[in-house]
Amino acid sequence: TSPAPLNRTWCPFPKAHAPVLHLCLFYSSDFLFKFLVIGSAGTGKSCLLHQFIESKFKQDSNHTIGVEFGSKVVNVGGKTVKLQIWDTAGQERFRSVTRSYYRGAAGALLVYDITSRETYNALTNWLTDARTLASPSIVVILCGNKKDLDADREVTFLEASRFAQENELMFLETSALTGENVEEAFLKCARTILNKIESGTRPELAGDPGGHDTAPSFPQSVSNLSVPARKGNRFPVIGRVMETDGGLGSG
Ligand SMILES: Nc1nc2c(ncn2[C@@H]2O[C@H](COP(=O)(O)OP(=O)(O)OP(=O)(O)O)[C@@H](O)[C@H]2O)c(=O)[nH]1
Repeated sequence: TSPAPLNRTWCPFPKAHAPVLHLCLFYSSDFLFKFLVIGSAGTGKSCLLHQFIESKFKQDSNHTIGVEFGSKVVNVGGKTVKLQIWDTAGQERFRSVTRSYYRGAAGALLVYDITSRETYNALTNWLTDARTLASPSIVVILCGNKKDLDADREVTFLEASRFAQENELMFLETSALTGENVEEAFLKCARTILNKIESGTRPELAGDPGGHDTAPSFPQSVSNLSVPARKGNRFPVIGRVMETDGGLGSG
């Protein structure tokens, strides 16, 4: 079933002030990174995003239809970074739709379920898609989710960390249920992207204006960004982004 559009906003300030404060936060952001959350159906992608944005577990999570969107402003090494996060459906029937959202992503959470070997076995395909469709230099963190279900584990920490090493991925085991390592996963990925941009080793991560996404109400020029938000070089249609910014919605 299609989830109803969610009207949830991450904001540390009173609700009435949220639009203005979000605008201020956006304007004060040093960077804007597009992130993907990818992996097989049922691995907990939506719950991870929800836990990251709302700091609580999403009860009664349904299969994602197409993609859902969330955003959050974080502090990374003293820099303000706005993360635009696209949570993609893991079901095969949505693969062609979700693939159209990959382009221009700077980072990705590649999620499997530690209690399901099947989801682990599918990782190579998801990774190939990310590196082919987003960017060969996309920064990927492997997340072995449902860490709280250790008794039902089918994939060991060691074998997943070897896979991560062989494929040049960062790796964490997470639990969207308890929140363990969830924020760390997003921040670790953002920190690595920032380091690469600042050290000049991956300058291409610092902007891919040619990317696109097909989400309604997200203008092409601002939607797939790992772009430094420079003063005097603002994106032309910030207002439209802000209307849907800071919360979760379907696309
Ligand atoms: N125990 C436990 N259950 C989890 C965790 N994360 C998600 N779940 C459960 O796993 C199921 C699937 O979670 P979703 O977040 O909807 O999975 P998804 O990867 O977004 O699925 P698709 O949208 O179909 O791709 C739900 O029943 C969640 O309650 C976790 O960390 N621990």
